[in-house]
Amino acid sequence: MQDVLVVKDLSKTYHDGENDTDVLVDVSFSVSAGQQVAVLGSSGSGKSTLLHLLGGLDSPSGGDVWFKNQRLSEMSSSQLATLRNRDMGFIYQFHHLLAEFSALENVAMPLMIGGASSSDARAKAKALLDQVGLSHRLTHLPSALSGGERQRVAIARALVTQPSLVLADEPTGNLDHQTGEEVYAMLTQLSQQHGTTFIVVTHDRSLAARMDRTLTIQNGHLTDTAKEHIT
Ligand SMILES: Nc1ncnc2c1ncn2[C@@H]1O[C@H](COP(=O)(O)OP(=O)(O)OP(=O)(O)O)[C@@H](O)[C@H]1O
Repeated sequence: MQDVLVVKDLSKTYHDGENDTDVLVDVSFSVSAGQQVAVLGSSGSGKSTLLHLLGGLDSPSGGDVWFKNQRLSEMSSSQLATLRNRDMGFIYQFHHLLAEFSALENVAMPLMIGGASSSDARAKAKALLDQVGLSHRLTHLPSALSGGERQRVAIARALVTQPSLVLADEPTGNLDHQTGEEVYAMLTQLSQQHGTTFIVVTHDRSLAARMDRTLTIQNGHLTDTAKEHIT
């Protein structure tokens, strides 16, 4: 199976005044198309740092990330922005929805930024909001939605461009257990349906156990546990 992501000797050191913090040290792995990967590690171990490097939101101190054979370090910031808009989806612990736009407009936004017509973007956004069970909440502003509903809008927004890769940073960390379970089930089911490669940072080992594979960060190094061997 084709690799969507290839990570080679990736390192990240933060320089903060007198202090150097080696967060990631020569980390290497690859992720094949459609694979679902959990990233585990204690607080401060570097999970968000890794996700930012994979999404080209931050630059490594050493090593490289290739996304669909494109080396991120060779791309300009505008090329990276286009790549992220077209082929990556991001979901955060807090939904990051635009407060003054409706659920439908929030989900349509990435398509419109990518140049789609308003009618096309709204039709696709509506279809995805239907899929996440929010067809009755299209015109609601984020402030008029529950926490779980907001995360479902954020999921729809991340998937609306049909990205190859979705990066999620504790997407259910702000929800109660039951709602978190529902949102997580929806996220994994939709990414499976769409054949999306999915990398999720979580503290929850039981959620991680349901993924194809777990990457655990400890002292800057990765332990890679595959649930099953995927060729
Ligand atoms: N911009 C920065 N400058 C300096 N140090 C940083 C910066 N960003 C992160 N760090 C440090 O890097 C380490 C890893 O941070 P990161 O946010 O990646 O951890 P994490 O595993 O996602 O943590 P958590 O589970 O608590 O969210 C931490 O020790 C943090 O203090």
